[in-house]
Amino acid sequence: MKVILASDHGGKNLRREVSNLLEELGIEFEDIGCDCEGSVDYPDYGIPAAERVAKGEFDYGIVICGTGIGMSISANKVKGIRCALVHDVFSAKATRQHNNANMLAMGERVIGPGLANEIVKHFLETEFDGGRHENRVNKIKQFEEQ
Ligand SMILES: O=C(CO)[C@H](O)[C@H](O)[C@H](O)COP(=O)(O)O
Repeated sequence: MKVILASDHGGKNLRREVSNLLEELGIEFEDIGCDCEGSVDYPDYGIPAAERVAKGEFDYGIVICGTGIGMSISANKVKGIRCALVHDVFSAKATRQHNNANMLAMGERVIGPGLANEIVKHFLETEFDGGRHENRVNKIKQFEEQ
């Protein structure tokens, strides 16, 4: 499994925590920043991360900003991306099982590192259920093709 990790300035502390977790779990990942002291713009990190997931370079993307909202909006503009904004473990599992989400967005100003790490673990270890959910995801894909 390969994961791409990105944040803006509002998410860089939580990104470091998630990066430590991925290392502990032995998961291959690339951290594309930000390497920032000051303020940056979340689309400059969220969109490139999403494009690389959409191209198939990575299985999953994890993007973090202050709320997770800016990153999730940005990532979901990229064709083929289903980025879920998640702040609880139930949704982390459900978005993999039901939506086959390929990106996870979280907000450092919303949750702490303990919960964020649980969310990441459940997101990465949960499989897509397929079946009726596949029909629904296919409708999203068909819409993207129009
Ligand atoms: O996009 C966001 C809000 O949905 C992120 O939380 C950003 O990190 C946030 O807007 C950054 O805010 P700041 O006041 O520039 O630090």
